Amino acid sequence: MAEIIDGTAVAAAVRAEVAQDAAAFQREHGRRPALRVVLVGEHAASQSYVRAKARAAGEAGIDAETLARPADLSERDLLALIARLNADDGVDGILVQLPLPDHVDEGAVIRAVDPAKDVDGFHPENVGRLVLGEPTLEPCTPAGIVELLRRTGVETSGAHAVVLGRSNIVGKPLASLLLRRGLDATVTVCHSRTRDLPALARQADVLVAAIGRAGFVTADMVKPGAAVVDVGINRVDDASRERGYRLVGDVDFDAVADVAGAITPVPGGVGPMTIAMLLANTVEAARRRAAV
Ligand SMILES: Nc1nc2c(c(=O)[nH]1)N[C@@H](CN(C=O)c1ccc(C(=O)N[C@@H](CCC(=O)O)C(=O)O)cc1)CN2
Repeated sequence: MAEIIDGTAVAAAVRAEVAQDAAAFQREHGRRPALRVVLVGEHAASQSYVRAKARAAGEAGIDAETLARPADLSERDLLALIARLNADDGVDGILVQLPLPDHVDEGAVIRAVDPAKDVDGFHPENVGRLVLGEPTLEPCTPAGIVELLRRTGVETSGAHAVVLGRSNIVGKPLASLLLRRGLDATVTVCHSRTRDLPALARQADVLVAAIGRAGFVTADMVKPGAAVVDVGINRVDDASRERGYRLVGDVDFDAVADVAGAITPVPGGVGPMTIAMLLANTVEAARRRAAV
């Protein structure tokens, strides 16, 4: 049976460290690091993630405010809001919750955020730095996965890491992080057109599933002893639950746990790390801005 990697516990440790850093920042600069979260529309999951982010930020001593706008907010007005936050010297971090409504060009919004305040690490300038191996604000989910592996002693150096999914939020930046000096993995990124994906997955010492399909990774796709990281958050109807659904990952957890050496659960794995790394990025952005 695999070791279950407790993302909630690791995230709590990261959040406690961030709270200390935020308190030190306040002592040194006479103000708290400030985060502004922009939420457009009423996407239920996004509302819940944004609430969790604001609560966690407040608990860490970060001045957090959510700016909720209606789903019919025009792209022009959203860009104007971002311009206002960019110009506000008291704001250190800006996050626009994704997905955005269809009428808004996500790329234009991401490019509009000042790279120095881009605590999501999605701006092309920050992505470029990440690929080059330069210090930057790193996207929260990939950074959280790397932190989870590091703090639970999963060896990446020389390991074959297979990432399932090539999204801009997870797959691509995670591949860049795992390739970095210090992590030194050999990385394969698989996607919907990959030939014989199960055969590649079976070669993985570290297998990361980020494709958004419930139970996609089955036990026969996992090398015995591998570390399996499940990024998927899929809602499955479940009348026995109060909210009418339960969350499952991209990995068939029970079967894969019999084969893997270590595995992250859903919920309680990567998700809490995403929020913890957002807090860390906010304090980091505040420090960098105060230093220039
Ligand atoms: N601007 C951004 N938008 C989105 C991001 C992002 O990093 N930046 N990532 C995802 C969603 N996400 C953060 O926003 C996120 C997803 C899940 C969790 C989480 O803690 N999940 C819990 C379960 C929560 C529940 O019960 O519903 C878990 O896995 O234990 C946090 C953040 C898309 N959008």
